[in-house]
Amino acid sequence: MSLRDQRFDVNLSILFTELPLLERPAAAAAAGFTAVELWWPWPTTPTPDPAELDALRAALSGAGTQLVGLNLYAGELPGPDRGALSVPGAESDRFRANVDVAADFARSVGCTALNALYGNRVDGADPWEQDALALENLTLAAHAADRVGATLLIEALNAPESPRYPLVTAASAVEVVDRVNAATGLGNARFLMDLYHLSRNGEDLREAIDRYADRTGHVQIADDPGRGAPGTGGLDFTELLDRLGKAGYDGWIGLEYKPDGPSADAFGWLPRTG
Ligand SMILES: O=C(O)C(=O)CO
Repeated sequence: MSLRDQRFDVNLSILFTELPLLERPAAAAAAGFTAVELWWPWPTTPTPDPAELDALRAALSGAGTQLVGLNLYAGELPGPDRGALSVPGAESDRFRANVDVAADFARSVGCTALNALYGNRVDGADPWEQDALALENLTLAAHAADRVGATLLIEALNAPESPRYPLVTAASAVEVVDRVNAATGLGNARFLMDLYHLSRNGEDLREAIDRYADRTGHVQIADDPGRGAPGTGGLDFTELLDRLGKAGYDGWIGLEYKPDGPSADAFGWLPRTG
């Protein structure tokens, strides 16, 4: 499958962040995109005022953009937090409070993928207990996702940038996917294959694609090193995305990279805009 045949969406939590949240969907549309994704837009507020959700809904539909991926509440991203669901106490409570709010919002805008970041290891907490809490919270999230017809995504991050995040290989994230599906019987948990994070971990991307494409519900890309646009680092996206297509993946590919200037100028590498 050539780059021209892929379905790309723009991550509006890393691109177009020079604009206020509500102006980003229109900016993505002006750059030629009809699909966008978001990290949970209110990092300190798992249950925002409904007016804020209404305003985001209106911004998405007013721009003619489809939300194709939404992170559940994950604390402050990209740091210091890396998710909340395995963090005992207030963070886990915030995640739980967010699950139905995010799922209902997703349903209201036709978004069918919810990404659940696992969370950092915490000093003084037993890793086994954190994993048990994570399974409990992911089970809740999988049921909420199922209620709104969505997939629950589980993502591996990279160890150099997320040293306390326990899922830093494709295999470890897929193992959690399997555990959640076994616990719920729903089969709606899927792997979020972020090629930047896997590459940063030194993982063999070709092998990861061949092995896990059929368990993958969403893909995100950035070049490595640097987390910039394709072409700014060393990854061969023509080959990698072709391989993904040949391995059977035909879902969205989220552009989750840092622009090195105005975001509108960060898409020259795409054949359709280049
Ligand atoms: O925080 C990150 O780096 C992510 O990829 C979140 O989805």
